[in-house]
Amino acid sequence: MKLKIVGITKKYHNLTALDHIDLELHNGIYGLIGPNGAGKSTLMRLLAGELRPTSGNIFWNGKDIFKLDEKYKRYIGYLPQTFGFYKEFTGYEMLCYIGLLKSKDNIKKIRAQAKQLLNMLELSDKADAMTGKYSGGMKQRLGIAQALIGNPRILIMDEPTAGLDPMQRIYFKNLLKKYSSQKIIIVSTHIMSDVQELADHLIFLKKGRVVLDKSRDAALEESADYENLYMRYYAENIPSGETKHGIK
Ligand SMILES: Nc1ncnc2c1ncn2[C@@H]1O[C@H](COP(=O)(O)OP(=O)(O)OP(=O)(O)O)[C@@H](O)[C@H]1O
Repeated sequence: MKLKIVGITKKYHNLTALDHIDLELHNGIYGLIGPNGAGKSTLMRLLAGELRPTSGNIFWNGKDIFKLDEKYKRYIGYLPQTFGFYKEFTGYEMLCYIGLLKSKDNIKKIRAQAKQLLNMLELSDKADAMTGKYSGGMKQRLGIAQALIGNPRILIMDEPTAGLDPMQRIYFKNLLKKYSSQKIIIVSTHIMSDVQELADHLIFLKKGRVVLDKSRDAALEESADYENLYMRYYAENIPSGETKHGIK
């Protein structure tokens, strides 16, 4: 399984959000790092097939994703940065609904998977509560569940740990690790500790360009630790007076 990004540029009017991006992604967990405005969400929306590039191509196993269109979207589990659920749906109903839209499985299988995911994300006791009454963290966990339903080959998660408490973060990281040998997983964040120990591969974006694209081990050979590595590429983004220990 291979996702290949060739010469992707995305412009919003005069602003170049992504500038000639080339990447090749295989099974495993990719940490997509960059400060605010680096282009992470834009790249993720392109990979999810939600946005069209200004130029360049994305190939899934050799096929242009924009020609595959709906067929490609079935392979995708996408957690956007912001999303809304139907407020009157329960968590369980919402998951079943998204599962039906995304997968070819029959309703019985989708129901079983929805229950399993609610359980995995510790939402079983809220399964029958309306999503409009969910807390921010609960919504985020339901968002993770909807990305996982249908067993997608590619998981694209935009700041997935936002709103999770420390225990849930650990739990979530372990969950992703479980899937990492079978899926291409891309996780964006500007918090280095989120990708520490999680990502097999690091991609650093800076002003719409890839400035680092290496396995975690190769990247760490460049620097003493993750904070140092971040400093090397983004020092000018750190407000003056802040110590390296101030970096999250
Ligand atoms: N729909 C849009 N219209 C115009 N400009 C946009 C749009 N979406 C993003 N941008 C701009 O493109 C650039 C990249 O934005 P993007 O959201 O991809 O960055 P990001 O790395 O995800 O940032 P953050 O960490 O803040 O989420 C920014 O300058 C942003 O203002």
